[in-house]
Order: sequence, then structure tokens, then C-alpha cells
Amino acid sequence: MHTILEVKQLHVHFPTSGKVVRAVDGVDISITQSETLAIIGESGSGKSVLGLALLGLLPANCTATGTVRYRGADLLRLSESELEMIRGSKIAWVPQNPAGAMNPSMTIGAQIGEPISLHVEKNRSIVRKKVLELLQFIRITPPEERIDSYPYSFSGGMLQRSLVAMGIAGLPELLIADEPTKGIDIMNRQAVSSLLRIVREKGITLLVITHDLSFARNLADRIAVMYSGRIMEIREKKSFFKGALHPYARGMLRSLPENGLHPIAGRTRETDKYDGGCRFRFRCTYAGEKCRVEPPLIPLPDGAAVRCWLYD
Ligand SMILES: Nc1ncnc2c1ncn2[C@@H]1O[C@H](COP(=O)(O)OP(=O)(O)OP(=O)(O)O)[C@@H](O)[C@H]1O
Ligand code: NI
Repeated sequence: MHTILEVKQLHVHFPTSGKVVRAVDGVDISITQSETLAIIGESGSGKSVLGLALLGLLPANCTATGTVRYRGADLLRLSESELEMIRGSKIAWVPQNPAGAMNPSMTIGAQIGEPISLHVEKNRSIVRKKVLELLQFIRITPPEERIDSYPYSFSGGMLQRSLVAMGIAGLPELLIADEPTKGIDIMNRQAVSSLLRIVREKGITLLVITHDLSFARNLADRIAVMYSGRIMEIREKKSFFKGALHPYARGMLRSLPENGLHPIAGRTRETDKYDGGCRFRFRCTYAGEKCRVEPPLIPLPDGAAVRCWLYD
């Protein structure tokens, strides 16, 4: 199995008035071909910003350092036109917020067809045929009637599935989906979940950013837990759900309904107040003197790792 994308010491900071938001603050992560990696973590932990960095879509008001290596190139250092060659065709994106992500004045068919005509096939009737197949694939039927509809006539779940279709239309190697189950009902969540499972069976590598632990459990091979701009734990899915190691990750599992809905006490400190110690220690029941120094990501067997002195 080989690594298709490798992130090293990625920092993405937003200098705002009076402080610096350290959205991503030293992330190292590798994505292996054909795997499904889920990034979980609370709101504001830097998941979406990390996803955007992997697509070279970071906003202009940030400073980014480190490397994001893909096929010998560093995505942080490519020109916009070089990035456009990769985006959609090699690395595609299913954005958060389906309603806002679609163009309201373009038909669904035209929007799903765009990555195909850009990256796969120019012939218009072949593109249309491929769009019809994709609509069938995402169970928006009958495709012939739906292809020329506008987004307003679609439900949230249908829009979300259409975004997945747009993401895979250009036949990417890696698909990054940001909160693909947010704001949709359980039926649609299951539909998105089985859709992504079929996408994975096509050999597409998946990076799923999610709050939804049961969705991650359903779909992922590996779980990476982010907290305050850092990866705290990265494990095989099965061993993670059998017993998370990092106190924050354990807290996340305890806060699930099936484990009694115990919330994690306290709240995240603002990242500009970072003092060099473990970022979770203010909320951690195990915190001691040693935690004034931040632990490294400590490697464990089988490619797992945890950032906590308990496992040193
Ligand atoms: N364009 C921006 N300008 C300034 N700060 C930003 C910008 N984008 C993100 N941030 C900040 O970076 C931090 C990480 O944001 P990010 O969206 O990555 O979190 P997240 O883990 O995806 O959260 P959520 O689960 O709510 O989507 C937040 O503090 C956010 O306010
Ligand atoms: Ni996000």
C-alpha cells in the first residue's frame, strides 16, 4: 500500500485583529491509497481548514507553512493554474453546506457535467449520458426528468447526493468530503453513507471530515482525532472504537448516546493563548506536571499514534 498524500508540519494561521487563530498547528498525516480516513473533532478544531489545504483552496488571509506532498509536488507551492489541473480530476471536494455550494442558476445536470467535460470527456452527448448514469447512481430518478432541474427543486438530501456526484464526476483519485451528513435526516445520512461506500469500492481514496461518530464508524478504515489544530490520536477504526487512548478521544466516545451522553467538561482555549503544553490539559483529568510540555505524536504498533504522555 502506498501513500498518495503526505502532510508534514502543516500550520495554517489566520492573523486577525489583535490575535492569531492557529487553525491548523503542526499536522502530520499520510493518506494511503484506497483507504477511507475520517477526521473527527469538535467544531473549530481545524478540520475544514486542513481539508482546504489539501486542495490548495486556502483563503488568501492565512499564512500556511509545511508541506502537502501529492505525486511529487507540494500543493502549497503550486500556481493556481497547476492546482486547477489537480482539483476535480485528481483531488475532488464535496463541500460543506449543499445549498450554498450549488449554483442556483445552473441545472443540476450542467453542474454534474462540468467536471466531466473539464477532465474526462468533451463530447456533449457523451457527457450527458455520463450525467444520467451518475444521477441513476445517486438514486435521483428518473434521471431524464431530473437532469434539467434547478437546485431549488431538490431537497437537502438530494443536493448532498448531487454534490457527491459532482465530486466523483471527474474520476478523482482522492475525494475529500466535508461534513457530508450535516443537516440531513437519517434516511439521507444512510443514503450518503452507502453512496460513499460504493465510491470507495471504485477504488477512490476518501477523506471524510465529520462530527458524526456513527457515520465515521460505519465508513472509515482509520480515524484521526483533531483537537485545537493538532492530531491527538490516529488509529485503525476497530481498535479506536474498542477503546480510544487519548483522554479527549475517550471523552468523545463517552459523550455518545450509547455510552451515556457524558459531556467533556470545560471548553477549548482560544488558540492564540497556546502556551506550549498539551492543548487538552486544562480539561484533562489525568493532567500532571509533565503535560506543561506538549507530548509528541507517539507512534504505536500498526501505524497508530497518540499525542499523550500516558503512552510514552
Ligand atoms: N477564513 C478564515 N478567517 C479567519 N479564521 C478562520 C477562517 N476559516 C477558519 N477560521 C478559523 O479557524 C479555526 C478552525 O476552523 P475550521 O472551519 O477548520 O473548524 P472545523 O473543525 O471544520 O469546525 P466545524 O466542525 O464547525 O466545521 C476556527 O477558529 C475558525 O474560526
Ligand atoms: Ni468544518
